[in-house]
Amino acid sequence: HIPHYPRAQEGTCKKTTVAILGGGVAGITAAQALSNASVHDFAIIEYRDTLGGRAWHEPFGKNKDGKPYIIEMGANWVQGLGNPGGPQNPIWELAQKYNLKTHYSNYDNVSTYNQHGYSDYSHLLDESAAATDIASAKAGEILRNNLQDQTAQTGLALGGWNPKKHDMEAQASNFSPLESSLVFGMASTNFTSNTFSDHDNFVFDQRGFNTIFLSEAATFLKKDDPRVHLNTQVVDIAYSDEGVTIHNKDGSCITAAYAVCTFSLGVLQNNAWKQTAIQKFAMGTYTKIFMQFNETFWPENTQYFLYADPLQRGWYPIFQSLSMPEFIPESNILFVTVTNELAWRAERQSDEHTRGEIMDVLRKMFPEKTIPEPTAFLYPRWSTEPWAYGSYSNWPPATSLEEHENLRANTGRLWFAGEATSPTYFGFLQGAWYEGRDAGRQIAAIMQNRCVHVNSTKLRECGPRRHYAILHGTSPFKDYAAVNGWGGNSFLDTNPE
Ligand SMILES: Cc1cc2nc3c(=O)[nH]c(=O)nc-3n(C[C@H](O)[C@H](O)[C@H](O)COP(=O)(O)OP(=O)(O)OC[C@H]3O[C@@H](n4cnc5c(N)ncnc54)[C@H](O)[C@@H]3O)c2cc1C
Repeated sequence: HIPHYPRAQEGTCKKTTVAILGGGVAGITAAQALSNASVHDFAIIEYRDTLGGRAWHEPFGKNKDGKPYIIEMGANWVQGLGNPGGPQNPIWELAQKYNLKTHYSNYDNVSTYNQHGYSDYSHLLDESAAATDIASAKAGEILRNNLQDQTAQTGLALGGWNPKKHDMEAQASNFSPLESSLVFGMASTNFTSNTFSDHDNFVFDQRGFNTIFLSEAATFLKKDDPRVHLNTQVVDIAYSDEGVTIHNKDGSCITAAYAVCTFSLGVLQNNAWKQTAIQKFAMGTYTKIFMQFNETFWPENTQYFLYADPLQRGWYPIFQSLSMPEFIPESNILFVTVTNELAWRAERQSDEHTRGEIMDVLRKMFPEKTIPEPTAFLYPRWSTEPWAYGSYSNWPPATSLEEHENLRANTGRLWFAGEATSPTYFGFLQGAWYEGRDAGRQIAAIMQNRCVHVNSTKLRECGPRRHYAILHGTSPFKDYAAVNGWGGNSFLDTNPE
């Protein structure tokens, strides 16, 4: 399946001990772990012109002095901070270390709208939240007793949330993806909000979110470090039990004793490298569409605006204001988020078409206002970006921990790390952070003939990762252990209330 590119002979390839494929958060923590274990001979190969990966920002619009603002195309929240005395989210620790500008994201500060303007259906948000709690308890029961997984939708329905197809305000009040695994979706939410905390902070730092990752990288990489190869696209990876050879689009190649591939699940699905487990998991898309206006015509002290479209669930459903006093006051920036089908649709459309649809919605939400056209308009096309092919991974129903371990397992000397390989924090920056660190540590330990602690647990592991040749329908409770990357307990809640 691999297109033909000019190829160097293997003998002429550059040699390194560990090749780190991708310089996102996982690539950076893999390199840091190797450095900490005194493995300094590594190469980071990165498609883009910067490190940071999906922590990606762009200049947008302009302020009073004509200078652009910085907006986040990708990761935008530190999700789960850390309770006093409890474990701290490593991303929150970095945010504090580098004084990242963030503010508490108050999901209760929401106003609700439909096609006729303001309409208070906030009680539906409370009802849906109550059903989610019941669904979460059901998910725990399924996991503990090795029962069959269900969809998120089934879990919500069993919790009492079963909106009629024509009740669009109710449809808008729960915007979670319904066709995902109940057990693993709930476990992931619980790991982040129970282990760390149920507070999320929104990031609006004008250096960009990735400043914390670039600053951390600068603690062990030199300026213009020759080990970092930017603007280099990997097109082929050949692996065996002896080593790994990487071919790049520009015709260059690298041979390494070991490699860690941190490419997104979307990139893996678009290549022929390791298809068994990869196709089982799903890549979701989360697209933020940014608009700047010459005035803030929406209520100034509201963070979130929910819109219930009369015809289609998920039609430009959540608007967020950056113009609030606590964020970037007077920026007059508003953004709206679409996901999956509606995101893919918007990403296929021209800017003009999408802008027209959004303006139509805003005019319905605020019928009493004369709404001007935006002065700036920008959105990423995550589903077609060749270095990401989507936003972050998701577990469809009927996936098992064993199958996920196969996604995570090394094939020969090629290891995998990144957001998607974390069974506990997939979809989050902390997932990428832990997984990169773990792969770097494990590879260093194997090279140095020693064992190492698995992620945050006290368990020691020696040698390569487990691979399941025979997949069972569900996984017994005892398998939810560090050996399968399950570092911790999704049932513990450190939140005070
Ligand atoms: C829109 C969006 C919103 C999000 N919101 C949040 C949030 O609010 N909070 C949160 O915690 N997480 C959020 N996430 C998830 C978070 O961004 C990711 O979990 C994390 O950044 C993934 O890091 P990674 O290192 O695993 O992968 P990546 O960041 O994708 O790193 C992989 C690197 O590999 C490079 N690469 C890919 N293909 C090739 C190739 N062929 N050759 C060379 N290099 C290649 C890429 O350029 C990239 O730099 C969001 C993600 C998106 C997209």
